Amino acid sequence: TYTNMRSIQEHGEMKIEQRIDEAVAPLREKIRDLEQSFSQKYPPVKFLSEKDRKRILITGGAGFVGSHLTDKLMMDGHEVTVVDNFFTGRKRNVEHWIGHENFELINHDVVEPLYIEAFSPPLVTSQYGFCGGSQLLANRWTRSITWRLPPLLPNYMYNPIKTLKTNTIGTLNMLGLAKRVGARLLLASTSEVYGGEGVEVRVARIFNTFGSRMHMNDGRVVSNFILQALQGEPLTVYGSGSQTRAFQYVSDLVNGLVLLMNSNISSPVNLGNPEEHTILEFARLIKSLVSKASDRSKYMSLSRSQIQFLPEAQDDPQRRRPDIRKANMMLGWEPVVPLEEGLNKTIQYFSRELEHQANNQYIPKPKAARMKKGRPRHN
Ligand SMILES: O=C(O)[C@H]1O[C@H](OP(=O)(O)OP(=O)(O)OC[C@H]2O[C@@H](n3ccc(=O)[nH]c3=O)[C@H](O)[C@@H]2O)[C@H](O)[C@@H](O)[C@@H]1O
Repeated sequence: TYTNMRSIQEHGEMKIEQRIDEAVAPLREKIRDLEQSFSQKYPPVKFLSEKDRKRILITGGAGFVGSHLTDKLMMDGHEVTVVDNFFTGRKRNVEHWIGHENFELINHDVVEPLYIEAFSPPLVTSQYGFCGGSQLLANRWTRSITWRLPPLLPNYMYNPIKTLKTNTIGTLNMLGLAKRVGARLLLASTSEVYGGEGVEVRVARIFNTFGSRMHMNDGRVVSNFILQALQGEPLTVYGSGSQTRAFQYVSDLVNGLVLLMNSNISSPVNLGNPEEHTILEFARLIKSLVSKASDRSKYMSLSRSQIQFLPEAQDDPQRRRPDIRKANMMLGWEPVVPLEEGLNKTIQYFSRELEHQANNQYIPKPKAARMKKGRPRHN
């Protein structure tokens, strides 16, 4: 009987153990799954030294092309921040990077400003041991920012106004961010811009140009200085006059335009004269050319003009000089009219124009810095 009781008891214990095992098995499986998901393997990422590692922002980075770009840049070893409003982008497209130390995902609509530099320092500090805040961050941001156009056809037709806003305000916001952090911006445009009308287009980027038939009231520097010098008025230099420009004579431009029109280049081509001078140099040169011309002319009086320094014009580019290698290589074009020759022709033109004026006088009114403010600039 004792042996019988023992065997009944052991049997019972075995049964209980079996039940426990049965109950625990699914839990063990769950734990295994969880462990696996924690030790998730990311796609292989190259190691880049701090010097070579770029910090890259990709708007629309959870979309079709953007997510592939994200993959490439992550695998190349860069730090990638994806910004997406998930209108058409999907988390699924980038989920394999979530949690990776080089990866950030931000749910944000670029139509709203993105002050990413403001909240980034702690983020950078905690992950990479950086300190020093925005200064250091700005240095680390120098590299690139990518910006993608919005979605596929049915999506952008679905809400055209939103599409317009994303392209305009969104681009503006990204330009602002790039400017603030000193980054390079890549605008991913689209072949759609060429349209479907089969129109042959040529695009000339015209740099500062002067010559006869300029309006007296043009307000640009060459016409202003010539008219002022011809009438013994002070030459109005905005700012210190150390800003530079490169001026082409109008006949050179026209030759370039004709060559471009006859070419098959449909991308933009710079047309300008790369000979660069400071505005002060222009002022002195024009003054001396007008003096020489007046020696030879019975109409002109010797230029007694002084140089008058006025406040700097708002947003005045400090330097501008065209790179005309493309026009040179593809059109065989380069400017041929020397600056002095072009200026002399223009001086002749304006002095004759003055004779036609009611009182033989036209004094250009210098634009005060305040008046230049808000003037649309497209360069
Ligand atoms: O002709 C052009 O291609 C360009 O002319 C102007 O551009 P900007 O380079 O400012 O031309 P100007 O107004 O002639 O000024 C040239 C420089 O001379 C200075 N300036 C102008 C006039 C003046 O009386 N005094 C003077 O010092 C300006 O501040 C500027 O630094 C327009 O703003 C551009 O949009 C246009 O593309």
